[in-house]
Parts: sequence; structure tokens; C-alpha cells
Amino acid sequence: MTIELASGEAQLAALAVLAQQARELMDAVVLTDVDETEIEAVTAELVALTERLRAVRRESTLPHEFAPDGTFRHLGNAVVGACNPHALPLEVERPPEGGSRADLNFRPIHEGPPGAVHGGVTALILDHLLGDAVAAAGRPGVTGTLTIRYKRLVPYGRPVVASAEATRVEGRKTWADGTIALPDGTPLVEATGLFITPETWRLPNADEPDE
Ligand SMILES: CCCCCCCC/C=C\CCCCCCCC(=O)SCCNC(=O)CCNC(=O)[C@H](O)C(C)(C)COP(=O)(O)OP(=O)(O)OC[C@H]1O[C@@H](n2cnc3c(N)ncnc32)[C@H](O)[C@@H]1OP(=O)(O)O
Repeated sequence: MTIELASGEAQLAALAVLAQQARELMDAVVLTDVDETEIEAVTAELVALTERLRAVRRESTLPHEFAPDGTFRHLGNAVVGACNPHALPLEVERPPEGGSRADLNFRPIHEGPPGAVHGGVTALILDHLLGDAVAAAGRPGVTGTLTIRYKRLVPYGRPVVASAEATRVEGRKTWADGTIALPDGTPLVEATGLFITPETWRLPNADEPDE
């Protein structure tokens, strides 16, 4: 895996603003009730705007890289990428006591069951957060297995908290647990996952397993 250096910061900053506008567009599409003539007019404008963006294309998506301030980032990521309209984007924190956490607010665009968030969307968030927790523990890896227990429907339009921590290490395998909960701690979704560090990600000075 190659870690790229950041380039074109002004362009990336503008792209993040565009991505946010695209999220607002998606939210507006989900809830709009304008008449079909207006829908068709807006669609025609969007077709033209889409063609303008396609005029010059990258050969690959935005990479994993170090930002100028030295922080690691992946602006094109489907969960945390500021430049990817698909991302919430999730803003992950790594508290000093360990693990990973994020405050989040799902939107109507994430709906699955009536009035609640799609289970695949909450699984996506937990996959990422568990993956971040194993990376925070010095064991970055890809998901081998992910088990989800849906305990209560997850509301959108209300704050919820996602958190995760690495629990066990065995060679290249690291396990993590996590939840999405209401701010008062009521668990809504629980997850456990096994992450595997690909051979090519092993850092030269990586410690041997500390299980
Ligand atoms: C220079 C470092 C740079 C690091 C940068 C990291 C930045 C981190 C920062 C921020 C956090 C971001 C967080 C992201 C989170 C999102 C993660 C995802 O969504 S990942 C996409 C979904 N997952 C896949 O697509 C995997 C596809 N599968 C594979 O690539 C391979 O199958 C892989 C690597 C999982 C295993 O391949 P093998 O060849 O390395 O593994 P073998 O040698 O066969 O097995 C090793 C051990 O693992 C077990 N194993 C292998 N696959 C397993 C599986 N799927 N489930 C359970 N166990 C499995 C085996 O049984 C074996 O165990 P035994 O040593 O015998 O005890």
C-alpha cells in the first residue's frame, strides 16, 4: 500500500464544499415535494452540472495520505471522506483512554424501516469504527468478519454515539467490539468484528503479538 503526499489543498478544500452541497442535494431530493415540471427543470440543470464536473477526471480516487499538518486522512472514503458525498461524513475521535468514538446524526436519506435507519448503514458505520479502533491500537487491518446485533431501531434526526475498542490480538488477527447508542448510553446496535492485517501492511518494526 502506498501512502501519498497531499497536493492541491485549495482544490481539495473546494471539493469538500462541493461534496457537502451534494449531500444537501441528496437530502433535498429525498424530501422534496415540488411538482414534476420543477423536478424535470432541476434534473436538466443537474445533467449539465454533472457534465461540467466530468470535463476533467482523475485517474484514480483520492488516496490515503498525510495532510500538510501531518494527520492521516482519506478524503474519498465512503464513511469519513470529506470529499465523498456518500460519507456522513463521520468525524472519528480517538480518546486518550483508547478506542474510537464519533457523535453522529443520521438523516432521512439513511432510512430503512419506516422512520428509522437502514441496518446496512449502521453496519457500515460500525465496520469503519471498529476498523478505526484496531488501527488506533496499532493493528490496522481489513474486516474479516462482522457480526451485528440490532437491539432497537436507530432514529434519524437525533444525536447518537458510536464507539468501539480493540479487545484481543492473535498474530495478524485483531478483534474489536462497538456500539451505536443513544446519548444516555442505551445501546441500539452492537457489533463485534475480526480484522486481519494484510501481510503487506506489516510495518517493519511492528511488535509481535502481545496476547
Ligand atoms: C502500511 C500500513 C498502512 C495502513 C493504513 C490503514 C489506515 C487505517 C486508518 C483508519 C481506519 C480505517 C478503518 C477502515 C475499516 C473498514 C474496513 C473494511 O471495510 S475492509 C473491506 C472489507 N474486507 C475485505 O474486503 C477483506 C477481503 N479479504 C482479504 O483481503 C483477505 O481475505 C484477508 C486479508 C482478510 C485475509 O487474507 P490473508 O491471505 O492475509 O489471510 P490468511 O493467511 O488466509 O489467514 C490469516 C488468518 O486469518 C484468518 N482469516 C482470513 N480471512 C478470514 C475471514 N474472512 N474471517 C475470519 N478469519 C479469517 C485465517 O483463518 C488465518 O487464521 P489462522 O492464522 O489460521 O488462525
